[in-house]
Amino acid sequence: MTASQYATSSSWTSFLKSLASFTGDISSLTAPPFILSPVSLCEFPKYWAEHPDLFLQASFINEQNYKSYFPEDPNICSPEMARTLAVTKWFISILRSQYFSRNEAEGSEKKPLNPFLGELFVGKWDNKKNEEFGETILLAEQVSHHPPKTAYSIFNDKNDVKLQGYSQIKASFSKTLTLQVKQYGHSLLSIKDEHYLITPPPLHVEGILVASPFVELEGRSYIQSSSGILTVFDFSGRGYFSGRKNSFKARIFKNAINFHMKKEPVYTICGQWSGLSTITKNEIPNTICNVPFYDSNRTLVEHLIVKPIEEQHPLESRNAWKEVAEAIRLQDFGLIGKAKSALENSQRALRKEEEAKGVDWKRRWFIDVNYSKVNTTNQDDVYIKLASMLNASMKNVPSGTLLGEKEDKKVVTSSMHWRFQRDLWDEEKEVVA
Ligand SMILES: CCC(=O)OC[C@H](C)CC[C@H]1O[C@H]2C[C@H]3[C@@H]4CC=C5C[C@@H](O)CC[C@]5(C)[C@H]4CC[C@]3(C)[C@H]2[C@@H]1C
Repeated sequence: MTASQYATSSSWTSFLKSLASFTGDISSLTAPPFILSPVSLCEFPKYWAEHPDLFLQASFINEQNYKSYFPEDPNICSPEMARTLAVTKWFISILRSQYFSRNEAEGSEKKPLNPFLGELFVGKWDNKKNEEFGETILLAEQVSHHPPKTAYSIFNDKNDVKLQGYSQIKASFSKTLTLQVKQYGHSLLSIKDEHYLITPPPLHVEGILVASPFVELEGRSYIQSSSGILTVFDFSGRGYFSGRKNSFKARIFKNAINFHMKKEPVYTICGQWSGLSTITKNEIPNTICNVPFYDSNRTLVEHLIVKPIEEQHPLESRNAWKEVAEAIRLQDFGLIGKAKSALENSQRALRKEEEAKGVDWKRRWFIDVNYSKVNTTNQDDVYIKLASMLNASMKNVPSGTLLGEKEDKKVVTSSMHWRFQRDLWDEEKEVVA
């Protein structure tokens, strides 16, 4: 069937009617089979590292070689700036994976499977073709089911590169049935002893009315480096000032104060995160103007290696969901419902058991840190240090909310953030990557 046939099908029109009573809990919606993805949301952290070379590039940049990494600007000021440019290029490269890959792989944005509490997703990039890369491991764990929260850790020991974070969303429908999505949570990237706080942007899903949904980014993302350098991304899509879909402008400031004081950035990168972007040097000496910076059409993604299902632990995503995924691939509505309720019933039984024993589900590799209890002058904590450099709120507010902004002023008191515990993985006996 074509998208327009889907759009006029009875299943889609009744689905659209059900959106009128949407309460914010996406899992409460029974979408028709053609819009369901056989992939769980617990797998989405893989999208952070599908360009293994760019994920690691900043770790190869040092005092001796930094000028060779950006020949576009012979006057590049420091290795810290070169590493920030490498991290910025990596961030642009993963946006296509994060927000467009279902369109490419499955024809449109799809509704991912709603992970159960404790669901795990592990995999690796073995980088066999590049000796100096070594192995990159991905661990993801569904640390909360109500509301859904996915924590993740992606690490490469050989080059001492680590990314950890967690993701949560709050969604609502506009009158035109566009799904507005606010992202919560953040990522912390460590490259040897340099650290970056990364905040994901808000987004909206258009095209639901015509059964051909796609993501468009909006608002801001920040990448605050411990070197002081700050990258600010502004996203826009068709209908915004640029008129082109998937547009962005990234401004790289010497430090957050220059950004807050509306000073000139050192560089500006702009274009499309799903295509070509160019870089201009604003600071004197202006050596480069609209020089090609990155082209996401040109670089193939590299999918991570996931063990065959028969070798997976029962909590691993593709093993736990295999019957549902198969039913979705068969587009068998009855089978999907049967397989889904089997999994949901076993989860409900587990919750009841825990309640009877007065115990809570034990998280495997992550702990929930309460930052309202942590001494906020403790600059040893990377998150506190970077959030205060950026002047960002540390409360459970939409990602990238700065102190004093509207969302920060709302009565939100908690500052709970999920953190990876490497020793819990090192002591892991049952699950292998
Ligand atoms: C809710 C009504 C419904 O089912 O409509 C079906 C439509 C397919 C649209 C809704 C779904 O669209 C999906 C897009 C998903 C986001 C894509 C990428 C990311 C980045 C990642 O790092 C964190 C997760 C996030 C934000 C996904 C969250 C879930 C989204 C919005 C799916 C929607 C249910």
